[in-house]
This record gives sequence, structure tokens and C-alpha cells, in this order.
Amino acid sequence: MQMETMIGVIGGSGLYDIAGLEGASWVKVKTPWGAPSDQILVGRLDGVPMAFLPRHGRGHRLSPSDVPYRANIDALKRLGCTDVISVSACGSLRADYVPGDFVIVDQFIDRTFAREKSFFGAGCVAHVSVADPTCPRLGAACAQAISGVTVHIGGTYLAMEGPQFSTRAESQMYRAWGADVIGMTNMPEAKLAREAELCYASVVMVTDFDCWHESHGAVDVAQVIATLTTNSGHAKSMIARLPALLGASRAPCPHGCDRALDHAIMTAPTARDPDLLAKLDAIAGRVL
Ligand SMILES: CSC[C@H]1O[C@H](OP(=O)(O)O)[C@H](O)[C@@H]1O
Ligand SMILES: Nc1ncnc2[nH]cnc12
Repeated sequence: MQMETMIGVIGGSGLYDIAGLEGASWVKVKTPWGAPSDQILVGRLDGVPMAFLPRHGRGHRLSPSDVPYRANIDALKRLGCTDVISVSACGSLRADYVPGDFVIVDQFIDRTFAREKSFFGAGCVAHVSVADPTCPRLGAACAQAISGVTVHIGGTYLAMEGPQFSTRAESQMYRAWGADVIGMTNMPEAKLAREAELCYASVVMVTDFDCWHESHGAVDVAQVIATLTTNSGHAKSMIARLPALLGASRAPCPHGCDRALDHAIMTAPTARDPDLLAKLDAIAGRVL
């Protein structure tokens, strides 16, 4: 069964707007989980519908802990998105991932603790698999869409709570754990995208070496912004190329992202909370 592709893009630090969408307008989307980070820019690129949401809001109003992750994912799903590309800044935890490089993240270590992490809970309990938390098909398309810059395919993203950057001891520990890059925002975003049965790819731009590297000073915002200013054009070019690569219609995801809830809900139909079920209309309506 073919369905229409709609690409959702969540823009991180340094990416608050995109140009070139045909018929573009900023739309306010209401969700049962509160307001998304901002209005969502909706239009078409190469005939493919696209929705762009600045994760921290225009003007970067929201800190990583305050981003309304559930509302953001619900809003994109509600608009009809099938595929979500997350674009973020990150620190590098490896000598060979240098500022300016892009990484297609495929694993996460979730160290966040002050965020709502699931759409499900009392009255409708569900457990989805996040063993492979990103969509390989979508990640490959992103890699293909990036040009003019080094792209590393695969990497483990350590999601920290923030907003402070890591201590040197933490940074060394995350390296010892095998994490490749560090950021503050991809969790619970990736987990929620899986619950929402959305294909999700995370594209991160390395902006600094965090604080572990002996020959680089500790990270500060000025460094991050300087690298982002030089590199956000590559992210925008990637977004512009994606519709042609993904196409206007798509088959079911070969990795099953769009069927993640098939066997996930534990709560017996008779024990489900009607209020929670109503909130889950967009996220889980397919299986409820
Ligand atoms: C300005 S550095 C810290 C900030 O940048 C990253 O944001 P995003 O992932 O949305 O690009 C990082 O996770 C922090 O939120
Ligand atoms: N070093 C770092 N730690 C956490 N988040 C980041 N975002 C960009 N650089 C970062």
C-alpha cells in the first residue's frame, strides 16, 4: 500500500526557519499535550508536503528541558508527517569527528531525567522497541542529501539533561561508554517519534569537542554559534534535496517504524482510560 510522503523537519540550534517552501505559511497546531515549541511552517518542496518546526522556538526561547517534545511530535503526526528529520548541534566525543562534520546518528544513550518520555501511561500502557531507534532508510536518504562536508554514517548520541555543558569527568566517562557525540535534545524526541510510528532520522552537526580534548578548551556558546553560522547552509541544502530523494509517495517502512505499535499496547481494552485514549487520537488511533 502506497501513501503520501510528508516530511517533518525539527530544526535545532541555529536553524529556526527554512526558505523555498511553496505556498508556505506558519500554522498554529493544537495538541492534547500542550502547545508545540512554535507555529509550524507548512508548504511544499518539489511537490512533496513539508512541515518545519524550530525545536527551541523562533528566537531560541526554550531550553532543552523545556522543549515540549510530546506536543512537537504529536503536532507533526497530526499534520500528516510520515518522516521526521531531526537536525541538531552536538559536541564531539572523538578525535576524528571534528567541528563542521555531520553525523547520521543511529544509537542513543538517554541520560535525560526531567522530561515527559512517553505518550502512554496509566490507563493505556505501551512498550515499543527502541533497539534501533532511528530509521535506516531515512538516515541513508539524509546522508545522500548532504554534500560539501564530511558525513559519518552511524554514531551514538549521549543525550544529557543540561542546560550546563558536561563536567570534564562526565565527558571522559561518556567517551569510555562509547558515545560519539553529545547533545541535549534528541531524547525523548526519538523515543516519542517511535511511539508515534514516525520514521525518524537524526542529523547532527559537530560544533565543538565538548571539554575532554587536551588541546581544545572547554566548549562555550560562542564556539557553537561560530561553527553553526558556517555550517547551517549545509543543513539547509540537505533539507532542500530530501523531497526529490524520498519521493511523493512511499511504501510501508521496510524497517517497521510505521507499525511500531502493532504489539505494544498492554492494557486490556476494558481497562483503558477513555480520557487518555482521546489524547492518543493522532499518535495511536491506527491501533486503538
Ligand atoms: C547552543 S549549544 C546547546 C544546545 O544546542 C543543541 O541544541 P539542538 O540539539 O536543539 O541543536 C544542544 O542540544 C543544546 O540544546
Ligand atoms: N558539547 C556539547 N554538549 C552538549 N550539547 C551540545 N550542543 C553542542 N555542543 C554541545
